[in-house]
Amino acid sequence: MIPVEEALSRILAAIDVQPAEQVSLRDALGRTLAADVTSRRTQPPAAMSAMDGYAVRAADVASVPASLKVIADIPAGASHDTPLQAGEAARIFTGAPLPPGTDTIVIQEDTDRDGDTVTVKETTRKGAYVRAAGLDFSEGETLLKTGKVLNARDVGLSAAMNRPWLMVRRRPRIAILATGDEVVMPGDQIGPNQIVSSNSLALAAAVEVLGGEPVLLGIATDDAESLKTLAAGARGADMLVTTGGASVGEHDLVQSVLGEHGLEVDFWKIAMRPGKPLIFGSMGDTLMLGLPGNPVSTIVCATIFMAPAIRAMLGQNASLEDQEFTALCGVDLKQNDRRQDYLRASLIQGTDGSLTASPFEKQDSSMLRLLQQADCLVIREPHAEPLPKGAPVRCLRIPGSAMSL
Ligand SMILES: Nc1nc2c(c(=O)[nH]1)N[C@H]1C(S)=C(S)[C@@H](COP(=O)(O)OP(=O)(O)OC[C@H]3O[C@@H](n4cnc5c(N)ncnc54)[C@H](O)[C@@H]3O)O[C@H]1N2
Ligand code: MOO
Repeated sequence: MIPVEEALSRILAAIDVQPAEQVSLRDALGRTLAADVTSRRTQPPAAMSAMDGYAVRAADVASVPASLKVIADIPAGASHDTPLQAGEAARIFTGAPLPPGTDTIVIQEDTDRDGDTVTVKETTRKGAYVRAAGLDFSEGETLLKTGKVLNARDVGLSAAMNRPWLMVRRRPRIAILATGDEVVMPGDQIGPNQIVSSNSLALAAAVEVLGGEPVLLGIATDDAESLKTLAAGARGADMLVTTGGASVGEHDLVQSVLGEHGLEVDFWKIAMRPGKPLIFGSMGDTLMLGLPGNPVSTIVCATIFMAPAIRAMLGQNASLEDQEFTALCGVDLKQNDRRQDYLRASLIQGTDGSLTASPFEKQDSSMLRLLQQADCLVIREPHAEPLPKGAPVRCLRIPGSAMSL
C-alpha cells in the first residue's frame, strides 16, 4: 500500500497536457484556455460620454448659469468630427464619443434647453462623466491567461476584446467501464440480489463537470471475455476508468484480465479508506484508473485522483491544496490505523465564523446517501493520534456540496 500523496504524484507524472483546439466563443464556456487572450481593440476606442447630456468645454461652464449654443446632436454609434468652439455645446447620449474640443459632460438634469440654447445650471468638474479612451483595456493587452477555465464573464470579456475564436485544451475522453455480474444500469430489469450502477452515471457526471468527455462503455460481467471486449472500447480514449473488480476476490478480474491485454500496472493498493484497492496503470496510450466498486470509494477516489488527473490533462492546477481547509472537529475521533481516512462530514458555520466539521457516525463505503449529504471530507492521516472534539482538523471541500464555502 502506497501513501495517498505518492499515488497522486505518480498519476500526475504520467499525464500529458491535451493538445489545443480552436472553438467559437459560443462554445467556450467551461473550456480551459490553451493560449493567452490579448485584446484586438481598445475599449472604449475614444473618449465616450457616460451620461445623457451635453458635451462642453469645462472653461465655458466654470461659472454658472452659462448659456451655450447647441451645434450638434450625437447619439451612441455616431460622431461629430469638427472641433467645438468656445461657447458651443453638443447634445450627447450615453456611449457616444465626445466631439473634439470638449472635455466634460453636463448631465441633462443640470440644464435647461430652449431651442438651440442650453443653459447649464450647476457647476461641473472638468472631465466629469467622460470615459477616457482605453479606460477598460487597450489593444494588445493580455486579459485572460492560459489555464483559465472560462466562465460567463470571461466569455463577455473575450467578446468585448473582439476575440470570437479561442484556443482551448481538447476535452480529455474518459472511458467509463463498470464491472460486476450484480450490477445493472438504472432502469434495467433488476434481480433480487443485484444493484444499480450508480457509479457509471456519477463518474460520467464528474467527468463532465471537470471538463472531460465521458464515454460510457457499459457494464462488464465478471468474466474475462466480457471485460476484454468492453474494455476494448477505451481505445483512443485518454483514460479508462473502471469501477469494481479491483480487490482481491476471485471475481475481481480487472487487473488479471486487462493485464493479459496490455495493462501495465504502475501501482495497486493505497493506504487510504475508502479506496484501498485502487489500480493505476496504462494500456498503450490510454491511462487506466481502476476504482474500487463501493460507491463511496468510487466517488471519493474520483475526487482525489480522477479530478486532479483531468485537471492536469487540461493544463489546470491539479493540486488538491485549494480544496483543503481547517475546521474544528465536531466529535471525538479515535486513533487512526495505517490507512489515511476520508470521513464524510457535515459542516456548520458558527456565528463567530468558525467552521465545525462533524464526521457522520456511519462511514460504510456503500452508503451513498451519507456521501450525498456530506459537505466535506475530514482527513485523518495514517496513525493520527486520538483527536478531541473542538480540535482543528484538516478537511477537503467536496465540489457541489450544499455548503460550498
Ligand atoms: N478480502 C478482502 N476483501 C475486500 C478488500 C480486501 O482488502 N480484502 N477490500 C475491500 C475494499 S476496501 C473495497 S473498496 C472493496 C472494493 O472491491 P472491488 O473494487 O473489487 O469492488 P466490487 O467487489 O466489484 O464491488 C464492491 C461493492 O460495490 C458495488 N458496486 C460495484 N460496482 C458498482 C457500480 N457500478 N455501481 C454501484 N455499486 C457498485 C458492488 O455491488 C459491491 O457491493 O472490496 C473490499 N473487499
Ligand atoms: O477502500 Mo474500501 O473503499 O475501504 O471500502
